[in-house]
Amino acid sequence: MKPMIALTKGRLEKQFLAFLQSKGYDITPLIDKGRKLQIETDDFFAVFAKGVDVATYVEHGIADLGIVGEDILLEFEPDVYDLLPLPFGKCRLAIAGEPGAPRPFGKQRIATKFPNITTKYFRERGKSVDIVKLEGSVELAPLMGLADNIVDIVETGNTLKENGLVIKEEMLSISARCIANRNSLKLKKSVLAPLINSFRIKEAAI
Ligand SMILES: Nc1ncnc2c1ncn2[C@@H]1O[C@H](COP(=O)(O)OP(=O)(O)OP(=O)(O)O)[C@@H](O)[C@H]1O
Ligand SMILES: O=P(O)(O)OC[C@H]1O[C@H](OP(=O)(O)OP(=O)(O)O)[C@H](O)[C@@H]1O
Repeated sequence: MKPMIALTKGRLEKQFLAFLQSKGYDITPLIDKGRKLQIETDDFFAVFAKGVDVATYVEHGIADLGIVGEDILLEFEPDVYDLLPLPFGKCRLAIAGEPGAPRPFGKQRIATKFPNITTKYFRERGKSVDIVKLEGSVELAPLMGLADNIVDIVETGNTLKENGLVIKEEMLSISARCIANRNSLKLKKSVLAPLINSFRIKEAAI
């Protein structure tokens, strides 16, 4: 039985396909998939979903493995095995805002797609903040007066720059991760091992 992998659609999808190709896998069925969400390759079955749903499919054991951004794992804390880092999807989480903006008098208001990461980060530093949850275009929030600062992903820094914002504090570096269902890892080890080991950068094989 081939392994079942849940893949994050969009940005990580393209980078993962390039990674697979570099490892010698035939990715033709994945490239030619059109709007299909379930694909079979010579080596595995793949399903395509949004990042947080990838974690859900893996947590429930529907998918054995998942390819997901570390930000999703930190924000939603799914009950999955975080197997290994992958050499793509590299970016960082940062606090950003308008340069020279005065410190707010009371609690700082932060706009973000990541309320849990943000709350935890500030709490660990003895600070309490008000969170405004957004789903995208987070950089707009300080410009529109919705928040004092933002917590968001920064890759090239172009989005910040083109909107006149600057990094105030680097929080953490993140990358794509390969996650696994806990039972799959125990029960299907021989089926999963070749795939997992081919994804490894330096760590020892399972
Ligand atoms: N600018 C970026 N550069 C590199 N990696 C990024 C960037 N933005 C997001 N990522 C990583 O890629 C993953 C998927 O991001 P992507 O933007 O494709 O999906 P999303 O954040 O769910 O947005 P959407 O709602 O548009 O699908 C994120 O979880 C994160 O780990
Ligand atoms: O540093 P950069 O290379 O400019 O990348 C960072 C941007 O990319 C992501 O947004 P995305 O493109 O996913 O759009 P979104 O606003 O819909 O979240 C992220 O939320 C930043 O806005």
